Amino acid sequence: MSDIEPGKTTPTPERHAPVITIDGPSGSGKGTVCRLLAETLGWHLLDSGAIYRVLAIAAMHHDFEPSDEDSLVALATDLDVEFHANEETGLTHVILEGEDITMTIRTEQVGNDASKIAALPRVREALLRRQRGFREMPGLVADGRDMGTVVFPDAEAKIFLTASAEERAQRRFQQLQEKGFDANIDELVNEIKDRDDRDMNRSVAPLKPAEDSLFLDSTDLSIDEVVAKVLQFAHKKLSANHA
Ligand SMILES: Nc1ncnc2c1ncn2[C@@H]1O[C@H](COP(=O)(O)OP(=O)(O)O)[C@@H](O)[C@H]1O
Ligand SMILES: Nc1ccn([C@H]2C[C@H](O)[C@@H](COP(=O)(O)OP(=O)(O)O)O2)c(=O)n1
Repeated sequence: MSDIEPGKTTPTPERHAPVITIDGPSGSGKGTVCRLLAETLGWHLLDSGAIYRVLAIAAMHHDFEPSDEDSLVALATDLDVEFHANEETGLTHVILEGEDITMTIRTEQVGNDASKIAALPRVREALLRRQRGFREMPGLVADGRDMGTVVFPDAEAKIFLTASAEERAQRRFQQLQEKGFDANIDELVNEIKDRDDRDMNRSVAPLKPAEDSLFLDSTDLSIDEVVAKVLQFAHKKLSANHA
């Protein structure tokens, strides 16, 4: 039986640490909100998309096709990656096989390649244990597509964060420009829609709201407003759990 079915987690000591999950499509604000939440609460942070992005780059380094599932599973199982938080810059540095790929992993090309690789069931399974290993005291904020549905189905508070495709493309456009990358708004809207389609319609762990999640549309909300709503919801859920 596959380890990736909802509700089938193996009990481990880490299970006792509380988890807040934020799932949603590209550009909805997950990364920004999760980082602020983890800072505010003093909790650990899992950027699961970064793991899929790193795998996409590793596959490119090794000349593997995105469809070569056997090679990608072997690569995912032994992925030599480290995440180092730098408190001065506020960046989490990503080191793959000794090389700093912090900037490279954020391009749209790598995001699209990651989305293709992420559709392969056995690749997702190979990455499950690594993701669950982030669950440590005092708690974890987990950012992704299937955090609340598959990786942490027993999470204390689950949020599904979204925004219109046009708003998300506009945010991404600004973000890429600020980082000095070239970007074209029409291409970004199309890429975002293609990626939504692939992530929502794959056979395993598709992007969808967990049944018990808070659905939050951030199209007309500021970052601070989203963080405040998530914190209010999480506090309510966490205190109900400890009552
Ligand atoms: N509610 C919001 N309003 C305006 N801009 C936002 C909002 N949330 C996030 N952003 C900006 O949008 C961009 C994409 O956000 P990010 O957190 O990377 O999204 P995701 O992780 O969901 O892809 C960032 O530049 C971020 O500052
Ligand atoms: N838990 C996750 C996280 C990401 N993925 C896949 C699907 C996404 O399109 C890519 C890239 O994810 P990432 O969260 O880094 O992308 P965005 O920052 O939202 O643009 O990886 C996934 O399938 N499951």
